Amino acid sequence: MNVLSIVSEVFPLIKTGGLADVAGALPKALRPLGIDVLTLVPGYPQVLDRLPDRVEIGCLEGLLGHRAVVSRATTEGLDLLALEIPELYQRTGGPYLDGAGYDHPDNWLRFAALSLAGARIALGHLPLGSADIVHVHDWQTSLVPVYLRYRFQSSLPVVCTVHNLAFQGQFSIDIAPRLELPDAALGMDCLEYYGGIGYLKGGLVCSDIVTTVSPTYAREVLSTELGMGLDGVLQTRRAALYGIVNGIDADIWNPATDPLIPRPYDVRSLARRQENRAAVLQHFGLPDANGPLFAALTRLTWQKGADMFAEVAEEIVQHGGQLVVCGQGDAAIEAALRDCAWRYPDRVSVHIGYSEELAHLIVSGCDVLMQPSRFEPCGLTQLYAMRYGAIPLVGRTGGLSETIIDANEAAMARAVATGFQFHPVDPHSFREAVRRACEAFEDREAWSSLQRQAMKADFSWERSASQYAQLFEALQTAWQATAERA
Ligand SMILES: Nc1ncnc2c1ncn2[C@@H]1O[C@H](COP(=O)(O)OP(=O)(O)O[C@H]2O[C@H](CO)[C@@H](O)[C@H](O)[C@H]2O)[C@@H](O)[C@H]1O
Repeated sequence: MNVLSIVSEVFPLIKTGGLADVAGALPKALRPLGIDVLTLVPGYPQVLDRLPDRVEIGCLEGLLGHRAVVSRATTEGLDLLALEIPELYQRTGGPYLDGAGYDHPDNWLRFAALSLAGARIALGHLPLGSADIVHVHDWQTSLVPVYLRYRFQSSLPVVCTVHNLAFQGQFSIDIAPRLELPDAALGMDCLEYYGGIGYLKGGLVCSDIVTTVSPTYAREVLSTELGMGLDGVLQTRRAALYGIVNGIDADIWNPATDPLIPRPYDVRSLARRQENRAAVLQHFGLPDANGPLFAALTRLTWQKGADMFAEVAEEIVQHGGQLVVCGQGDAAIEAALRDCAWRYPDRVSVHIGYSEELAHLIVSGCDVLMQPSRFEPCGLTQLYAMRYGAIPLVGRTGGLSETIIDANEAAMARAVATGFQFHPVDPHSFREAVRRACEAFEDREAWSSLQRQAMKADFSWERSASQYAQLFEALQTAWQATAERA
C-alpha cells in the first residue's frame, strides 16, 4: 500500500516540536507492515540543505499563482518529496515564524499551496502513480481533503491526525476567494469558522478518519474544556474519531547507543548515568548540590505549564534540589526563568533556545523531567525521559495520564510505577508533586527501581503503527469496494 504523508515538518530535516518526530518515525515503523510512505514537505532552506542529492521529478503549475518544482530524495530511512517554491518557503526564520518570532504573514498561502500540491500529487499529477491513502497532519495540511473533495471531486481516502487542537489555522474571510475553491467549500459545512476560514475545521469535516495522538485526548477533545471550540465539529465526527498513542523512535532515543551523550548506558549499567548527570551540571554551570536534579525541556508556553516553573523552583531549592531548563517561547516566561536563575545561581540555570544535542544530554543525566502540561495530546518528552531513566513528573492530562504510572504507595510496592502525576494542574499540586519526588529520591534503592521500571516501559512504534496500518487497510478496502460498485 502507498501512503502519501503531507506534513509541515519532519525529523531529521526540520523540527519545531513533536509533530516532526512523529512524521519522521511513523513511516519507518509502517514499512515492515507492507506500507510505503512517501512524505511531502515544503522545500525550506533547512530541508534542501539536507537533501543535496535530490532528483527533480516534475513541476506543478497553477498552485494558487505559484509554480513548484518537486524533487525526491531518500535519507535516514525516509522517502521524501520536497516542494520547492522559493518565494514561499526559502526564507529566514522557521517553518511558521519569521526571524523576529512573528507568523509569516502569508502562512495561509504557504500551507494552502502545500495542501493543493499534496492533493494533486496524491491524484497522480506527477509521474509517481496515485496514492492509496493520504495522511495529513494538523492545520497546515488540512486543506488537502478539502481540495480533493471540492476541487477534484475525489473520494481518495484521507486520514487527518490532530497533534494539537490548539493550533487551528484560522484566517480572515478575505482569503476565501484566493483559495480557488468553490463556494460550497467556503460555507458553514466546511471551512467557514466563526466568520473566518478555519483550515483544521475543513480537515476534520472532509477527512474519512480523524485521529488524535492518544485515546485519552481523543475523548478530551469532545469536551467544551479541551475541544478548543471544535468540540461540536468533532462530536459530529465521533464515529470516525480514533486515538492512537505516539511511539518513540527507539533507534534515535536509545541511551545505549546515543552518540549525543557522553556516557552510554542501559538498564543494567545505570550507575554510568552519573557521568551524564555531571555533564549536565557542567553544561549549565552548576555545582553538584547532591539533591535531585530536576529538568524541563519544552516550549515555554501556558499549554506546557512553563509559567509555573519559576514558582516551583523555590520548592525544588528548599528540598535541596536543582533545576535546569532548556526551552524557548513566551517572553514573560523566559524573563521569569532568567530572574529565577539570577536569584538561585547555584541551583537554577536556564538555556533559552532550542538544542537537539542538549535535549539528549538532559534526559540522559537529569533525575526528574517535569512536564506540567495543562493539556497534552500525547507528549513525547516524558517517553524519551523514561527510556533514559529520568523520572517524569507530569500533569494528569491527555497522553501524560496514560503513559505514566503514578508512584503512589501501591504502585511502588508492586514495582510498576514509572513517574509522578499530579492533578489538578496548578502550582499547589505541582509543588506537592515536587515534594513527593524529593522525598522519594532520598530512598536511593527505591529510586533505582523506579528508574528501571520506567526504562522497561515499551513505547516503541510497533503497536501504534499497527493501529494506523489497520485504519489504512480498512479505508482502502472500503474505498475499493465503493469504486467497484460505481
Ligand atoms: N528547547 C528544546 N530543545 C530541544 N528539543 C526540544 C526543546 N523543546 C522541545 N523539544 C523537543 O520537541 C519535542 C516536543 O514534543 P511533544 O510531543 O512533547 O510536544 P509538542 O507540543 O511539540 O507536540 C504536539 O505533537 C506531538 C506529536 O503528536 C504530541 O506528542 C504533543 O502532545 C503535541 O502537543 C520533543 O522531541 C522535545 O524533546
